[in-house]
Amino acid sequence: SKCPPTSPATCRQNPRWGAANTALVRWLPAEYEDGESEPKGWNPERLHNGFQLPPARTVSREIMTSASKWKDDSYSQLLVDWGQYISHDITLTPQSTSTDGSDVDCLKTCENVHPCFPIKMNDGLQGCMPFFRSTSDCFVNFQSGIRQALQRQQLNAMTSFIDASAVYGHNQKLESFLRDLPGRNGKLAVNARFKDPKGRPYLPFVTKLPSACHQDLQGERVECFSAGDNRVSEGLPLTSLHTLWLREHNRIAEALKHINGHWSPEMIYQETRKIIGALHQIITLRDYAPKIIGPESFKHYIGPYRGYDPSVDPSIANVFAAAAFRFGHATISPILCRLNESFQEDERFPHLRLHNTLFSPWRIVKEGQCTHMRMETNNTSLVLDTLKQMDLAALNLQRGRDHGLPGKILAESQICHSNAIRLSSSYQSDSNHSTPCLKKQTKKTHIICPSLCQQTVFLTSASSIGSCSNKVKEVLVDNYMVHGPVH
Ligand code: HEM
Ligand SMILES: [Ca+2]
Repeated sequence: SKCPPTSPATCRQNPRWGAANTALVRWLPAEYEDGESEPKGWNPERLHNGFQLPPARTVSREIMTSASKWKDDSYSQLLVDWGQYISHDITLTPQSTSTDGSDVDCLKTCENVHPCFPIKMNDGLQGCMPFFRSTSDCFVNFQSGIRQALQRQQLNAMTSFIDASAVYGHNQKLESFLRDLPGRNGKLAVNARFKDPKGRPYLPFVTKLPSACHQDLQGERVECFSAGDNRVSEGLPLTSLHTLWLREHNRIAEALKHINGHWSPEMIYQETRKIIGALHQIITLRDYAPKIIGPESFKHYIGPYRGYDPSVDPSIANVFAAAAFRFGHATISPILCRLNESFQEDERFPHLRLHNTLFSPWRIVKEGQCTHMRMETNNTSLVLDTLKQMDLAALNLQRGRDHGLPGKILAESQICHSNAIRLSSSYQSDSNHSTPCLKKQTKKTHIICPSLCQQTVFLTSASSIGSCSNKVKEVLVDNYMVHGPVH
């Protein structure tokens, strides 16, 4: 195509479409408690469809956990990891940092006071899980008495295109920081202190020290890594993928320089970046997406690439970032397997519980293990780490309310058995351990269900492949249930 997504904004009909720091788009109007900006549940006494909204934590504990645990024989852990990685290429919903003009501390308060919307721990645990509301698109000074004319909207801080923005960053400053400009070789900057045992580079550290990452108490400090996306150090598989792309960029840049001796460093960098961006798209659309929605749905709704269409607004949808693509949270394994070269548990570095892998880049540097992963899925891991107060399912629910995602209760038949969208075979393969939604929906509508079943949102929203069937949108708009009252 003449206009690849990484090319200048002038290619698009509207240059703001899909750009970083633009509003997430709505497919349905928001539903706020006050119609404009307050999330449902802001006033816990308030009735919705005749019921009080259950606290997110209750829904998480009572509905979104189950003891089922299954291994997937067809796919590796990489399927999960790619999901997280690529979600970071296309969405980052910024949160109100600290207090945004008021004097409440969202880390401490248990009250709903802007911008805090804490999650009540009504299950024996004291207090609340901190929650910062997502930044609103246009800042409103609540003290001024000026009423917001429009409904509150949230932002996407990433470029909506699959363009390897998680490798290169989405603004000039970060992009320059990540490049090896002094090297004049078109490469990305690498870690100055550490290399792996085979001499391969790691990502550079962040410059603001000390960083917030956990430390190996016995050793020297290992800071958070930096990359095009600042969530890079969140987990070891995610960091590994970022590392892989850093190395791949530098490998390709070197090869291009070799065959094009006359190219400037800028030319090498840009051409390499184009290739890396294209690889991200290919892996996502050719390898990842069909495994998630199933090859039939992919063929039916997406089909072959027919060229770049500048008239399509590729902006990520709110419902996609805040709900649909979070289906991946139901696929996170509670155990991270660390395998040796023969794909057996590594004797020196045994498997780790998930919470020991978060924000711990020291493990990459000191213990290695960038590559070997396998998949074991257990949807109890939705509740990630109760004691450390990181209940991901509750966060997802609360985020949906924060964003005013409209709720709609759906019957089982409408969602999971819909002809329109089928689960991919991997999710269907074992009837005893089918998806959490299939298991649970007989009792209550399962929140994660629409996400699992309707990942097609992902494709309508994220794809840079141009136009996408309107039918898919219709189905989603008709069927979407995000966090309606559970009863
Ligand atoms: C160990 C693995 C993972 C962890 C610890 C994790 C953690 C998180 C956390 C803490 C958030 C922010 C929640 C909030 O406050 O609203 C989040 C957001 C999100 N996650 Fe994950 N996640 C993981 C894996 C995945 C996977 C596998 C996928 C998809 C396949 C995914 C997709 C998303 C999406 C789309 C968002 C919203 C991003 C945004 O717009 O800001 N995550 N995740
Ligand atoms: Ca992007």
